[in-house]
Amino acid sequence: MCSVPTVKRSPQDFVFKQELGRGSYSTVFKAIDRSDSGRVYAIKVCSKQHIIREGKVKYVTIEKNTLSLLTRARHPGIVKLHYTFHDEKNLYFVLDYAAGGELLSLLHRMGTFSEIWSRHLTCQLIDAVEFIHSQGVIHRDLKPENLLLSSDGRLMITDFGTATTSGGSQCSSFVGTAEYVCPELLLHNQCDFSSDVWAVGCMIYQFVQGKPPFRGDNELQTFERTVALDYPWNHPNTTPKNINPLIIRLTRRILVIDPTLRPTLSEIKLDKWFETVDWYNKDLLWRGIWQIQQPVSRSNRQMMLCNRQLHVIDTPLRNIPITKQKKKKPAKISNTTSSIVEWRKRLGISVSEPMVQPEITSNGTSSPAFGKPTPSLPKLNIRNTNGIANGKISTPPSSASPIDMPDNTIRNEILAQDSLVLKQGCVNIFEIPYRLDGPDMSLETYGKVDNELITQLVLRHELELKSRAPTLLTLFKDGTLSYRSDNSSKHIINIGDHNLSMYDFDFNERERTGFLILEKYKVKIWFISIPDRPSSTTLGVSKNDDEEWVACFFRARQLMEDQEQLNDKFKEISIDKKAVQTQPSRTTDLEKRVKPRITHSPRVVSSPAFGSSAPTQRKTSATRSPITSPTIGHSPTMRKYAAPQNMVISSSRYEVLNSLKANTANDDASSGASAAFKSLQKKSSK
Ligand SMILES: Nc1ncnc2c1ncn2[C@@H]1O[C@H](COP(=O)(O)OP(=O)(O)OP(=O)(O)O)[C@@H](O)[C@H]1O
Repeated sequence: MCSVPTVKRSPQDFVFKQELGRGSYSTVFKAIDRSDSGRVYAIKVCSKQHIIREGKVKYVTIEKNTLSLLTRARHPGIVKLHYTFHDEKNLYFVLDYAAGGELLSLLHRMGTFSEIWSRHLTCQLIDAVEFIHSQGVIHRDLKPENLLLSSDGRLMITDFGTATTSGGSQCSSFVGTAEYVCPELLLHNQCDFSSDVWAVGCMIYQFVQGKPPFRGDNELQTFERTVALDYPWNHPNTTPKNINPLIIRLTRRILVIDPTLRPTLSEIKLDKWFETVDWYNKDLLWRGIWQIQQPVSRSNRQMMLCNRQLHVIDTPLRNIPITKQKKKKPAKISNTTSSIVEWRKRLGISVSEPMVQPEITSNGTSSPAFGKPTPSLPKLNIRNTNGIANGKISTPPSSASPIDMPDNTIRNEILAQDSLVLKQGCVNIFEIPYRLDGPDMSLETYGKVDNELITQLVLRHELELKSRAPTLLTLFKDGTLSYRSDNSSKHIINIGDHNLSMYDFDFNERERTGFLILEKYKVKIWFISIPDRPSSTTLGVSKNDDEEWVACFFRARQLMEDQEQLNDKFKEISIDKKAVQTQPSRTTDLEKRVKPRITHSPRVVSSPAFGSSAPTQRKTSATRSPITSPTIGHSPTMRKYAAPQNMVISSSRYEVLNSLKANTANDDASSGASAAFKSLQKKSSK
């Protein structure tokens, strides 16, 4: 096997950004090369100790060798291994960064792919697998989790840890994932190139149906179903009417027990479903899915936009805890259960714990909400049907659903809440056009995020930005982000806007370093940084000062998504009013998350960020940004929002950097990764 270049690199050559994911023997981080004009990579970090302890040396070695081999031949559908290096503790694989995340996440979000996307992705899959096979390699663990997407939605195969070059061999051990494992492996312990073809068949099914064909309650049952070819399309009565019969026919051709009867990839390419595909036109074939038009429902469109454009901290959407679709078990509906109880069950709201309105205090006394008997309607903020971006509340037409709409009082309260300030703080802010020569809005570039350009812009404007006078940045609960300019409030963007991208250039609010960059439609960029020194400016109050901006953005986003989800549920399910009214009131966990505690009193807010130890009285409406009366207190529930697990980007990054710093005193990267692999192999064989 050939080897990838052994470059004298060390972890310090990279800025480690957020964790992209974890495998059984590695953690993958996004990383920016300090020396190579900020090129972005995914670095797979494997702890040597862990690899040895868990007996994974073999897999790491296979992965490195296979990737080296495939990288040399270059193919757009394979994650490229640029080089490897190591230090005392870890091995590092420097890989292409797949900014679009896992295909499986996208599938989960969208439910199913349209036929157009399914075919396009299948074509890329076939082309890439054919290439892998042409190099004598069988992947053996093809599944949607191992298909990543580039920023423009091009498929990239990864995870070669179980690959083999010994075609037609006996498999000494079980490899693969239960739902995609081929029958010949289960029955005869055999696998060859056609085993990957089986997995391709499973994935075609999954693209259009949303789940793999063979799935049991446990692995054993999955295996039983696999060897019995027991999947819905193989039952005459369960063949769906809404799926193109060509797809069903092709899948049936592929999913056969005898591998010798299974079509080869070149035979599959001739199938009628691919009649219109020009397999030789690689440019067309390797267009990202974002460039492929497809008829989509409104909700799918939202998902597409999210995945394409919301690069928070320059990462794919899957890293952002919004509308993460958890698989819900079908709820058991008891006859005696009222629809509201059922609805709550579906939302994961405790049914034994009745709900109350969040407490509204006025003059320090607790009162029933809005001065009238509390209806037990779940406290929802109803988002208007046009989306959250404009921040207005509209009443759905009364004929739209059988739902009892909140009454005026509640609606007013909702409106009031939308102007709540989530965070205010003193920042330097600088707005520039994305491209100085005008925006590039062609369809081709629309879906791409130009990391290099953004890096250049940061470097070019760094001094300019730092020399700007601090200004007050305000984030409202409806997601509106605005700052003060010439005594007026200037709207930047709505955090819930699906066209928003967010980049973090080592933004560290506590240390007052780095940049946070917001970008929309590639037209404008807003650079945000924290002033070098705490300012004594009297710009205004600082709210939620202990919450970092990034976390607050995410919290805002999460709030809106929660509301959106609740609203969707609200629309879906008819509420039994009687049942609602008989429910006594108490706040549930979910409500607390959606609706933080509200106080009406004009609050005194301390502003340590401005160097003032004394509490500062809130300014009058003439001088402060447009805040209406209620403000959000620092309730413990808000902390939950402050750091959703996969958003704690800085802390994980700094942990890594610190641990790397601590461990690299005796760094010996110079001897190269190959030597490290060898010595590891020796150690593990002892
Ligand atoms: N090149 C990449 N770009 C972006 N994300 C990646 C990249 N490589 C891996 N990831 C993310 O990191 C996760 C872990 O990847 P890794 O290759 O370590 O493990 P795995 O293949 O998922 O699992 P296992 O080690 O058990 O086979 C992946 O699931 C993926 O989400």
